[in-house]
Formats: sequence, C-alpha cells, structure tokens
Amino acid sequence: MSRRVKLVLFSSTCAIIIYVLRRYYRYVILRRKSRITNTPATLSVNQRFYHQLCRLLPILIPRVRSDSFALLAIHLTTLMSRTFLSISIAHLDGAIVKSLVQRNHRDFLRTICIFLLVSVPASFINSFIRFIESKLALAFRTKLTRYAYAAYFRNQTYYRVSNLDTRLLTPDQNLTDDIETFTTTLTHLFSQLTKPFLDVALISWTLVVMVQQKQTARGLKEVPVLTTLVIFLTFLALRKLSPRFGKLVSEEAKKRGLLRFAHARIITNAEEIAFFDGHEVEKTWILKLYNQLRVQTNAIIKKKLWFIMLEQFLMKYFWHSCGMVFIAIPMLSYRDPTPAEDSVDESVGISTRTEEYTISKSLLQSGADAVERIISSYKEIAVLAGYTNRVHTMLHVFDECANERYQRIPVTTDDQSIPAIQRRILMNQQAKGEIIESVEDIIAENVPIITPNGDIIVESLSLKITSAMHVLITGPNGCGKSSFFRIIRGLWPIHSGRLHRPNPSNFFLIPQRPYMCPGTLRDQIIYPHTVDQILVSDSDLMEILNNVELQYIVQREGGLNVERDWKDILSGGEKQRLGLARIFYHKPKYALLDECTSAVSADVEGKIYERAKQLGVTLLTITHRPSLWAYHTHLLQFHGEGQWTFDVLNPEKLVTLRDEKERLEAQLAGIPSIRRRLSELCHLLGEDSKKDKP
Ligand SMILES: Nc1ncnc2c1ncn2[C@@H]1O[C@H](COP(=O)(O)OP(=O)(O)OP(=O)(O)O)[C@@H](O)[C@H]1O
Repeated sequence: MSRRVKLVLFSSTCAIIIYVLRRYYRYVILRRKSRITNTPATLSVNQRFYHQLCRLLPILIPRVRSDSFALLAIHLTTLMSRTFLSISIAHLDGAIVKSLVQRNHRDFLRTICIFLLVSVPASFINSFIRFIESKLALAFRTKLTRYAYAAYFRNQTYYRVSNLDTRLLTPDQNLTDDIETFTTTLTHLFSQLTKPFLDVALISWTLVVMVQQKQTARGLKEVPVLTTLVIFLTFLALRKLSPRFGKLVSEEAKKRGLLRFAHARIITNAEEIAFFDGHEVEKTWILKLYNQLRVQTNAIIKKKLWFIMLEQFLMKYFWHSCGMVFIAIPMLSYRDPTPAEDSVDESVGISTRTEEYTISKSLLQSGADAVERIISSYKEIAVLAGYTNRVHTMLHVFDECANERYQRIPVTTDDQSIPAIQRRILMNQQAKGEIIESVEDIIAENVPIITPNGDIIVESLSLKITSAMHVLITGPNGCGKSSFFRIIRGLWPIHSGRLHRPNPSNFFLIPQRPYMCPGTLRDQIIYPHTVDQILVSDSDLMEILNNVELQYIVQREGGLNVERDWKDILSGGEKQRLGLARIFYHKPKYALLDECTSAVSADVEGKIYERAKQLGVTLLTITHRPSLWAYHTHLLQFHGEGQWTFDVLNPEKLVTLRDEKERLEAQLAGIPSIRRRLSELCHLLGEDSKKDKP
C-alpha cells in the first residue's frame, strides 16, 4: 500500500471516530437535559429513536414462526435476487457493447436474447417486491393494531387516557393514522435501505475484483478509498444541514388529529349546534385549526425545497463528476503496451477496454444510485423517528394509565396554602388510597372526592351502604354526586383513605343519556353482553321490555333482530327506558342511576323502580325529583363546599319541608309586585310609606 493511500485511510478513519464520539456526547447531554427538565428529547435519529424502535420491533415480529417473519424473509430474498440480476444485467450490457465493437453478429444476437430472458424474471421481481412490501406492511399493522387495542381496552384505559391524563390529545388518531403511517414507512424504508446496502456491498466487491485483475493500471487502487471519502463527506454535509423532519411531521400529525377531532365533535353535537345556529362559531374554530395545520405543512414544504435542491446537487451532479474522474484515472493512467503485448490484436484490446468501461460505468451508476437512496432515506428515517415516537408514546401512556400512573400538565408548586394532597396530584404523584374488595357493602373511610385536575370537591367522606339500603343522592350542581359514582366504580383514583366495595362487575350505571351501541334492538338490551353471551330467551327479553313499557317498539321497528341507528330514531324517554331495561337483564347488585328517568313519565318511573327493588337490586339514585323519594331508604346529601350528610330518609318529613320551602318561595316571589303597588299608592296619595319611617 502506498504512503498516499495509507494517509487517506488514516485521516478517513480519524474523521469517522471523531464523528461517532461527537454524536455519542450529544446524545448523553440531551438525555441528561431531558431527564432534568422532564421533557422528551428532540425528535431526531438518535439513540432514543433506536431504543423505541427496538421496543416496537418484537411486537411486529413476535416469533420466528410468525407470518410477519416469513414475509420479511421472502422480501429479503427477493431484494437479494434483484441485486444479482442488476449485476448480471450490467455484465450483459458490457458484453453487448463488446460484441458491437467487435462487429460479432452471433455474440450480439446471443447476448440480446440472454438479456431478454433475464428481463422476464427482473420485471416479475420488481412487481413482486411491491406486492410483498404491501403484504408485510399490512402484517405489521395488524400485529401492532391488535396489540394497541388490547392495551387500550384493558383496565378502562380508553376512559383514563382521555379523562385522567393529558399526554394523548387524540388517541383515535394514534390508533389509526399513526400506526398505519409508522408501519408503511418502516416497511418502505426496509426495502429502500436493504436493496441499496446489498447493491453497494456486491457492486463494491465486483469493482474490487475488477481492480485486482487490472494490477497494471496505476491509480486504480485509490478509487475505492476516494469513493468512500466522497460518500462520507456528502453524508456529513447533508446530516448537518438536514431540517428536523421528525419533529416537523410529528407536529403536523398532531395538528391533523386535532382537526379531525373537531370534525367528529360537530358530527356528534350536530343537533345542538343546529338548534343554536352555532355554525359560525364552529366554522371559525375549525378554520383556526385548519390554518394551524396549513402553516405547519407549508413549513415542511419550504424546508424540503432547499434541502432536496442540495441533495440533488451533491448526489447527482457532484457525484457524477467524481465518478467520471474515478473512471478516467485508470483509463488515463493506462500505460503503453510493451513490444510483447503489441503483438496482441489491437481491436481485441479496444473492445475489452470498452467492455470494462461500460461495466464499470454501469456498476458505478448503480452504486451511486444505491448510495443516493441510502442517504436520501435519511429524510424518511427522520419521519419514521417522528411516528415511532408517537406510537411508542401511545403504548407507554396506555401502559401507565392501565397501572394508574397518570400525568396531567405538570405543575411544580411550593405554594404551602395548597393542601398537600392536591399538591401531590398537581405534581403527578401516584394515588395513595386503598381499595379493598368486599362481598356486599360499600364502606368509605375518609375517602376524599378529588377531580383529575386536583380540585377537592369533598375532603373526606365516611359512610356505609349495605345492600338493603336504597340511597337517594341529592345536592346542587357540580357538588360531586356523579363523582361519587366514579369513585365507587373505580373510574377515578382514591388519593387517601380506604374504600371497601364489591367487585366492579356488581355495579351497573345508567346515565341520563344512555349509550346506544351499534347493532340490533337485542344488542341494546343486553349491552355490554354480545349475542354469544346472551343469558335469556327472546320471550324473557320481551318481558324485560314490558317492565319498562317498551314492548311496542319491537313491533314498530320490525323485531328484535333489526339494526337501526338507535341513537337517532328513539326519543329521549325511549332511550332512557331502554337503558333501564339493561338493569332487568343484568340484575346487578348495585344500580347507579344518574338522573336516568328525567324524561320518563312518573307512573312508568315508579313501576320500574318497584320492579327493580323486587329483583333485589340496590338502588343508588341521583335525582332532583321528589316523586322518587318514596323508593329510597337513605339520603346522601351534598351541600356544596365539601359538606355532606348521610341519614335515614323520611319521605313524609321531606314532603313537609318541601311544602314549606315552596310556600316561602311563592311568598318571596310576590314581594316585588307588592313593593311596586305600594310605591304607586304612595305616589297617588302623596304620602310616604310607613315602612320608610324610622
Ligand atoms: N373528567 C373531569 N375532569 C376534571 N374535572 C371534572 C371531570 N368531571 C367532573 N369534573 C368536575 O368535578 C366536579 C363535580 O362534578 P360532578 O359531575 O360530580 O357534579 P354533579 O354533582 O354530578 O353535578 P350535576 O348535578 O350538574 O350533574 C365539577 O366541578 C366538575 O367540573
């Protein structure tokens, strides 16, 4: 090896080592910084990205004997065969040119025929690569979607993610678009990168073999070193100047999700918006979100413009010039033939050199294309980093929420006037209350009711509800009645104290606006059971509908098996009664009734309550309706500002108190008109009112 080559090799190695060390140092500093500030590190191609990707890959390829692994193996084999085909096509190219220069008709026809024969599998393989790439992307997507759905529907994560945690603004988008884009980008990159790497390896090998066969040509040995150096320097320049595509596309995806969420909200609340004529407000809001998305997309387009320009200059024109120089070195340094060699037929020498030139040019061209693809996929890798982060964060948040570790926008507070328990919540510390599963009773021992935002509604609640009690829950708006249900059903965490309660399956909530699931009328009654889990016959279902005075609906809609958009075709009262029918099907230990009869007539309401009590269901009812007092034995009253009382309910006493309250209210309502009349009389008589005299 000459001194010049050694020097070039040494300086290239030093440059690579310095580069790797600098990258590592930057990663360590970034990690430390993100730990201190509790913020995620920047979204770029770094150790964090590799770490996240490595955690996702086992989900995509769980076992060697999985369909995704088989597809991956087929894909890799196909990519390899295409590389071999490219090399043989380059050799065939050279042979065609050689036969042309030699004017050898037979060889020319033979090589053309071989070329045509090779092009048949080559075309098939090209199309097959796309086919297998799509299949692989679909297999990855299916695996990841199934995994994510399992996590999303575990331990009420779907509720916790939206209500108790603020990290995922649009989980619907994470579960659909993000997973799809992540898997397609990953699969595409696999093809984009595997083939060029194979190409570079095999082409370099072929070129090195050719170089070794041409020991006589000066300058040939430096070509591989110089090529590597040019490629490395180009990579460094592009790496340094590349915008942060990962962060940009991740932001874009977030904004797209918010826009979609706003559209979904309009569809859900279309009737209310139409009644209010609220379209202008909604349009302004939607346009604002769209504009935010437009600005972000525009920023990406602009950044891409100059970056692609730079890429094109370096990898197309600069490399082309370098390639021509490298090919020219051995050609120009070709020494004159010795007298012995002179005897060889000169036309054979020229044709061989032309063949070698064509092969080298073709191979160098393919090699350059391959390296160009590797380097330009840096952009795509950055995009992949953005989506990897979104998918990884989604799964991480699902996991944390399932294990009751929530995060809202973190607030660091030393304000001593804030109660310690609230400070803990604001600083995202884990709930410390204790839940003990009991057989029958609900016993709360100093349990506070605290919203996910950390607002303390009730500081400490202690009571015992047995299955023989039917509890009426009343109080002003926002005092914590529904929150009490959320606490005993386990939707909200308990931050201190102790709660004994039966297994959550013993509770059944009927809200004011019951959820109508997609499916048949039968599905509505048995929800959340499916037809495979059904416990009763059709005649029992008719009996259930009879209990809520809804049997006519079967005839009206055309049977139990008919599918409708039940949310739209039933009236408010019918929906409430259908919701109540679920109690008669499931017969839970505790029915949590949250103003669920507000649109039901009093006589039907009474019948439903009586029937439910006969079935042995314990009723916990939130209501403002006095007509329901008669069906309850105890009263839990929230008075607001954290005050509450729990006592035996005496309906007669309550009726008397209510009558007195209504009488006083009526008297007070009359006072302004009495005052007005009095001042008129004073004016007519020209006298002062006695009331004004001291
Ligand atoms: N998911 C949530 N995140 C944060 N705060 C919430 C959440 N849900 C309810 N709250 C707050 O908790 C407080 C109590 O709400 P809750 O629904 O228990 O009231 P309520 O007594 O049932 O009122 P109403 O009679 O109006 O239904 C309210 O101030 C409300 O703003």
